[in-house]
Amino acid sequence: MYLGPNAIHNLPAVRHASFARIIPNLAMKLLRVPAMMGMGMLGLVAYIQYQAGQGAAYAANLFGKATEAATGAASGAYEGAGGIFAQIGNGWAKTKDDVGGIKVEMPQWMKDIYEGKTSQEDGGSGGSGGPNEPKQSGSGAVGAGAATAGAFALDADGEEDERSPSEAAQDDQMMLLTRKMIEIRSLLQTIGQSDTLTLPSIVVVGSQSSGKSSVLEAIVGHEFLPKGSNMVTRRPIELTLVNTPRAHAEYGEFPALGLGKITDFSQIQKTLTDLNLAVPVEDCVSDDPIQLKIYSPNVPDLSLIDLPGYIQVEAFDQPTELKTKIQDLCDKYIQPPNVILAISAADVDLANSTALRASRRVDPRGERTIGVVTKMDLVDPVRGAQILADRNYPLRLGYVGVVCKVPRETKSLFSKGSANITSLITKNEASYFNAHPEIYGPDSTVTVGTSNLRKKLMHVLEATMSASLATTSEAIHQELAEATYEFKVQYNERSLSAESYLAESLDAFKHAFRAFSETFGRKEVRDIVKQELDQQVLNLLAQRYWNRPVESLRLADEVADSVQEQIENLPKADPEDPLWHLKLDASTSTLTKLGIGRLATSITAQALQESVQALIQQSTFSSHPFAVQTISQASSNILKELSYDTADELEICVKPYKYRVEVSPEEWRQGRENISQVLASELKDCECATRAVEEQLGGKRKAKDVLSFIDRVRKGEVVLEGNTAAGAGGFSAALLAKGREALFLRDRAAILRLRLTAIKSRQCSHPGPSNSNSTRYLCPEPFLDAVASKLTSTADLFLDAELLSKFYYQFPRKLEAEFRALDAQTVERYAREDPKVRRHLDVVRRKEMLEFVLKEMEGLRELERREGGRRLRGGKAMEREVGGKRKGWGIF
Ligand SMILES: Nc1nc2c(ncn2[C@@H]2O[C@H](COP(=O)(O)OP(=O)(O)OP(=O)(O)O)[C@@H](O)[C@H]2O)c(=O)[nH]1
Repeated sequence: MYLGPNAIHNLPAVRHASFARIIPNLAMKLLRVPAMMGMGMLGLVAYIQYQAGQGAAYAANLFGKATEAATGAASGAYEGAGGIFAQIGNGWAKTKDDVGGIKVEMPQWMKDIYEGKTSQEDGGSGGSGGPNEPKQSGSGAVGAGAATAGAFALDADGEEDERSPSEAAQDDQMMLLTRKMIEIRSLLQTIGQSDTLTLPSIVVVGSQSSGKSSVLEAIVGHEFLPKGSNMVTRRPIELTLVNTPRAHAEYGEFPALGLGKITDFSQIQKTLTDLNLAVPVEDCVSDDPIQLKIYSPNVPDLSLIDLPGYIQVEAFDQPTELKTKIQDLCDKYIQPPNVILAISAADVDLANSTALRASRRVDPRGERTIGVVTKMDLVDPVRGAQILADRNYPLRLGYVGVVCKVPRETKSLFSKGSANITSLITKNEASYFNAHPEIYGPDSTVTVGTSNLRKKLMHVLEATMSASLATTSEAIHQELAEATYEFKVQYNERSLSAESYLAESLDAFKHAFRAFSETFGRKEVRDIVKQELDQQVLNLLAQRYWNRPVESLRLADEVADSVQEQIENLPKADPEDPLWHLKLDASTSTLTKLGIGRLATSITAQALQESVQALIQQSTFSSHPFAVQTISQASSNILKELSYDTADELEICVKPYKYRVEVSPEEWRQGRENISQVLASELKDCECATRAVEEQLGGKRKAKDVLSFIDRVRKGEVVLEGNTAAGAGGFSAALLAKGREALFLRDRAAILRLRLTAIKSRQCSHPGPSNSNSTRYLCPEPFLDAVASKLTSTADLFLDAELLSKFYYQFPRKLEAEFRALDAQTVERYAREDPKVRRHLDVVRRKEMLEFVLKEMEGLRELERREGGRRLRGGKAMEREVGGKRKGWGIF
């Protein structure tokens, strides 16, 4: 239904009340305009005359006796309205008396106003009209009508606000400064939580179920906050609203979680719920804030902090210290310069409002608190207006009454999680306030409506942030000086970024790798392959020639002796004996067919991998698990890839040796020399091991006893009966086992000495006739060593060409590609793994960030100085509009 201001006046009850209402309303309007408070009585009278003509002269007369005016109003035909006006009138009378010389404690902001020190916001938003605006068109009543209508989304004409949420939000974007300052606030947050290094935010406090979430959701236009009876808000939620005028999409982001854009608000709600419920019940609440940014064309630029609701008493299943913990947490946030949004429900006596009590403790003069009274629909309108006009705790930023509940029946029309509910709430609110025009109608002095609240929040935040600019700049200057000093003294002004650190580390590593590649070539491959084959030769000799077994205590002595005899008699053996032919041919064949390709390739690849590992440990990468993993993986992948083909091809190359091997005298000489060294070193190891076992047996003497017992058993001098698992001959099973080990080593050493003597003898000095190489049967060691050398020469040549050179080419390139492909976040994470680098980066970043923020702030302050004037003019223009068509409410 259309309800213009005239229509309201035509209602019978209102008609009777109209004259009585005009006068106190005018008086109140004048008093509500802070800018006007500084003018003298003459000015006031002139203004009243200007505003209301003849009638206003009468009003001015009455204004001198405000109590009378109020009483007159109270006796008006419309009782409810009169009651309110009487109350308001009384409130004013007291204030005026104060000004008139009676000493009354008055908040500083009020004193300032009386002394004519109007704050910047007073000029722009101080109600409709003022002494500076003598030529303002339209009557005060119309202005007031516009203000009240605007409060519940009606035009001055009484038409419903048909602006879309985004248009409304854009209209609300009068203060670009706020946006900039919120950006700076976020930047400062990234520098670190310092009390001085922050710009103010709006902190939402209230008892449980007072309607905090509903208010925030009405501002955002979406249900997104955790709901439930189980104390679901356990952590502060730092909510940054970002107006995106040209975008359609509305979405949220949790910057610290990296979940990306979340367009489904029910998903945001779920994430918030999960994050909150992750706080253990025994901790009750946590002061670790959750940061959430909401981008939408329908939200104003705001920075808000939602806190856990105050509780009166702990429930039986809640920890006893919960109440205090919540209070402490809220106290931490409601400190200056933050603005307090104290939420109280209309159906609870304001005197009992925990939010207002808390705010009064930290803001006794009511200078930075906005009182929000929710659930206005639950109280009688007269009572509602009385609550909003509360004078027990006067607030400079005033009280706003709201109805934020989304009607159940319309709510279901909106699909949960995506649809915007702003207009739903606004319409519901408008229909409620419209239904009580006599209280919330054009002439009302109280401020109501969510859209009004949004606007107020923007203005207040901007003003508070502007006021903090100077002190925050000062703090930043100081922090910057400290950061610059630290940068100079500790880091010698060496700049560093995560990217440059990675690039430097990679360069250094590649450099070290190049140096390594020059030291690890064919010769080194030859050494490691030959060493491996030496071991293989020793094993073959042990298996086929030196195999005197001592495993069993009961071994038939004849067998042992025949083996011993054979090897002892080898130098005198017949080179044509098929036994020795068979032994040597089998040994040679085992050596050439043991898979040289795979063996040589894998031990070379393994050596390369180990070298890379060593290089990593010597590099700056060593303290970065991620880099260690990446580099190791890269090298192992390349080596694996190259090894497949190399091993097969090398196997083909050594194929000829599998059929026939001829050894030249020079090769024989080298083989003889080398195997002598190998045997000598093996003998040394053997003697060393024997000593160690003797020690374990309890010294030489004890060892001798054990060994002689085993010898006697072997020779049959002692016959063992039954199970010897528990020991025999007075020796434990463990001692006997050790004794067998010592015996094996003793026998092996004896054979090694024997063979060394044989190899060094003249008999083994020459390979024999070139067509038969017959010496080889009597001296298999030099021959097998010569074969191993031939295999090694082929392998090192091939591995150098196929494995080493390809690896040296591919590996650095692969690293370059891998590290270049990393995204900025990973590079950052990587660099910060090293505590030293992290500290250096922090200092550099802090310094750069502070410099940037400072520059931005200087720009802002300049803009703010210019804007200040413009806004003043803009404010006046707005007021003129109010007198005409658009709404313009008394924000402060
Ligand atoms: N009638 C009416 N009910 C409201 C209004 N605002 C909120 N409510 C209801 O009041 C109850 C509590 O509202 P919330 O917004 O969840 O209150 P809260 O302070 O966030 O609650 P906690 O998160 O538990 O601390 C809900 O059932 C809302 O629907 C209102 O303006 N009018």
